[in-house]
Amino acid sequence: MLVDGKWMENWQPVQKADKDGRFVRQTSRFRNWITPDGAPGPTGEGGFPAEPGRYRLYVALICPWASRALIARKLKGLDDMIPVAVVNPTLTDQGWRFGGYPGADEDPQFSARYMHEIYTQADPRFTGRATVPVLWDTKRNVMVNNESADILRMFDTAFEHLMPSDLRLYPAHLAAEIDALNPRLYDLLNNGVYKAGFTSSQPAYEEALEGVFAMLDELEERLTGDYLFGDSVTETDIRAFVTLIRFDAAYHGLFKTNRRQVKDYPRLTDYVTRMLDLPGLRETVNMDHILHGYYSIKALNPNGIVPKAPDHIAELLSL
Ligand SMILES: N[C@@H](CCC(=O)N[C@@H](CS)C(=O)NCC(=O)O)C(=O)O
Repeated sequence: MLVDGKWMENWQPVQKADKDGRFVRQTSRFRNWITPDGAPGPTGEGGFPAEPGRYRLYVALICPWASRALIARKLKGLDDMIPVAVVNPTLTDQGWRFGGYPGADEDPQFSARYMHEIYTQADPRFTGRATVPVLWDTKRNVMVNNESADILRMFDTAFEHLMPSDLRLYPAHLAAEIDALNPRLYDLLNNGVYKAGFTSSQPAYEEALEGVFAMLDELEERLTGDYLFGDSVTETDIRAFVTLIRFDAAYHGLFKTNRRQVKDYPRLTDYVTRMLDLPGLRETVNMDHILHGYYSIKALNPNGIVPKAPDHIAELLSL
């Protein structure tokens, strides 16, 4: 991680934990919003009006949080509005790096080698982890936002006047229900798998495992319609999908969330296929990056052997 703008080595095994050994994810620092006219959003400062090509999205295709943003960009038809730079899926001693792997880009703007250089461009004294996704303003050369929950939401509305879309990922009539489910989904499932995977405490692992499967059971129960809130896809579906698509191939083995697989849940299995069939969504899923990325986490897999995708995932994704 960066401390006062300097990269500290040997960061990989050092995951922040609470006093009972539970994995704690860092909170995001850059919280400005792109808006139609550059007015300030719910947090941060204004000055970031929607403009075609102005903002770049830095992502890792292994990363579920970055994938949320990528999927929203796809479903809202923003490909031509928002260019993307993909980092190498293999975590290095200096965090995410550019290039050097099929499907990984060089940094188009600063020729940076590592993602942490983008953070020190934004703040030469930045302290924290150099996470993805990052939304970068190529005009002012500042970081707009590094929180995927915000990015998902701003992509839903900020570019509407430039690229109209019928899809509402956060419709007003569902806002309260979405806001109620999102934090539980995050805590128990999206981040729950990481809590199971990164803890060094047996009780914390078992607690996380309970949560993961309680939420999978709940989602299975809930999915009587096509999507979590009925017949139209929302941001919560995106949040659920990014974990479900990684579950059987990565989390089940590496993070030891191995009581059941998504394929053991009939409705969740159909739901994942339905999500994959949304226009463009399949293009955001790169199972090679996912497998290489997760299994390159040395603290969890010291020998770096990368498993093959399970047969049902290979079939699902036509690998
Ligand atoms: N709150 C952030 C979390 C992003 C995050 O944790 N990204 C991970 C990859 S999945 C990362 O970049 N980790 C690098 C690190 O921890 O050093 C968001 O949702 O945008």
